[in-house]
Amino acid sequence: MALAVRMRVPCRALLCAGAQLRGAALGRPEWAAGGGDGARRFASLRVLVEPGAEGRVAVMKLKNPPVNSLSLDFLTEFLISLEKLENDKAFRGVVITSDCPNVFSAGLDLREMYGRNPGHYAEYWKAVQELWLRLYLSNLVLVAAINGSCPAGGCLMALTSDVRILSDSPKSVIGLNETLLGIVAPFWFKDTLVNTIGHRASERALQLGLLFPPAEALQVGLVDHVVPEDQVQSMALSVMAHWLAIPDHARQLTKAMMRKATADRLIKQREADIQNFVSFISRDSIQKSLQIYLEKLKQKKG
Ligand SMILES: CCCCCCCCCCC/C=C/C(=O)SCCNC(=O)CCNC(=O)[C@H](O)C(C)(C)COP(=O)(O)OP(=O)(O)OC[C@H]1O[C@@H](n2cnc3c(N)ncnc32)[C@H](O)[C@@H]1OP(=O)(O)O
Repeated sequence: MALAVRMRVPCRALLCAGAQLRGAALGRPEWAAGGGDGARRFASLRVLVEPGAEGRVAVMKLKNPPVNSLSLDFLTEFLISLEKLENDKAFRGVVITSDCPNVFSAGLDLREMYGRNPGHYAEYWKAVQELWLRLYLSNLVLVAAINGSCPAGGCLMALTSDVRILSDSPKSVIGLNETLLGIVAPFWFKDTLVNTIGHRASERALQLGLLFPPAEALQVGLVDHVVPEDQVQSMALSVMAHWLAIPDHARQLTKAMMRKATADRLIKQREADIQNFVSFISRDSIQKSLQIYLEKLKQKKG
């Protein structure tokens, strides 16, 4: 318990308070409770939270169409939902999945990193850091049910989970592809990957910006299971049951023991990391790369 308190992420309350203010300022309702068990089922515009069959598990569905890009609004809503679940002792595990067909998450929202001002970049990056810290250090069992494409920030999000299940579909590629955009994965993205697949495989994957198809993702250890698309959710719940068979306190302390040093590296230099991001992303050459990449994405359609 003492460890759990020590590990609380600084500024979380401030970020969430800010998010609520921003939501209120936009004049939309923050939360809509629904169903007979309204206290446990809640939704924001972009994140749907449903209790799983047994009640101890919640299913968080990302619904920021078309591609679940991690916009600032999405991140703030996601963080509020996660905090609600962390604070509700009834929940011990969360399955994170996508409500958008064929895409788990397209990663960071490129529109938040292109053509904005330094203040916006700083606010956005703080929210991205917060997402990673809150997920990586979560006391809950997190299972990522990856039912579609999962590049860059989407992959980072999945990597924070305790287990990853990937759908066996040609669209379900996963990896940190930042270099393909002409940008660089920050050290804490890299650390999370190294902790999962090891140093050599990470070096290759990061430099080449590899997006692994299912069989290769399984082979390199980026995901733990590959199953047909219609079995992703049931597999996630079955794996969850296995993890929930372990006493929480022992599992949580073990998870903290494995992850705390990695998280502390960022916690100790959060502000410097924000400044690095702002100056990197503001460079003309980086803005140009992002512009070209965004144009390529648009041209893909035509
Ligand atoms: C010195 C060191 C200092 C380090 C400092 C830090 C440096 C910065 C680090 C930043 C780390 C970045 C992490 C990221 O996550 S960047 C985002 C990477 N994401 C991608 O590359 C994915 C791009 N998207 C796709 O490949 C496809 O969209 C996808 C396969 C996901 C889905 O394909 P589909 O065909 O279904 O959909 P479309 O491509 O037609 O897309 C639909 C619309 O959505 C827009 N879109 C797609 N992805 C994004 C995105 N990530 N952000 C914003 N918008 C996105 C796309 O343009 C389409 O829009 P329109 O309908 O308007 O055309």
